[in-house]
Amino acid sequence: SMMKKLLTLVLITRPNQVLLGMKKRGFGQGRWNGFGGKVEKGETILEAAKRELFEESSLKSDDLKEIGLIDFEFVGDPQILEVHVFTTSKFEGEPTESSEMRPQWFNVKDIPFDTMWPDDHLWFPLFLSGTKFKGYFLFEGHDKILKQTLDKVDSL
Ligand SMILES: Nc1nc(NC2CC2)cc(N2CCOCC2)n1
Repeated sequence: SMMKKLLTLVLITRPNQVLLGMKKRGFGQGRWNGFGGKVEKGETILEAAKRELFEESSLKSDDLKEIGLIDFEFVGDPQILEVHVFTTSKFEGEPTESSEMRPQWFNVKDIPFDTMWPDDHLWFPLFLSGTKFKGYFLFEGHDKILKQTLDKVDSL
């Protein structure tokens, strides 16, 4: 039986650059990623995205826009991860290392895909082109994509 776990992912941009964090522990440890995590009981997905952004990077934004929706499935695991992807270029604060993340700005032409989740190089071009997208990835373990779908959409 399929159970869905709601997660968030926030990509902060400034001209020609994206802010990523090196995950220091837990799920995705050792990989660069946007900021995000679980949606807790009693909060909206947007509130969770803002909270996780602040907890992990010290940045605040009231301008997060949802641009993507990605379902992740893992062979042998009934839990589907439903990741809501947000972005903004309007934020306050200085990126600051947290217990979870070490932030760093990357030029969009030098995104470190080799040390990111394997799905990222597939949907980042859609995110960077400003189109909304829906995706599905079937993983075997944490490194191999067995099946995928990725579509531009008008609305999420
Ligand atoms: N970029 C990215 N790729 C993912 N791939 C799936 C694990 C195979 C998950 C993920 N996040 C899940 C955890 O919460 C933050 C976003 N973020």
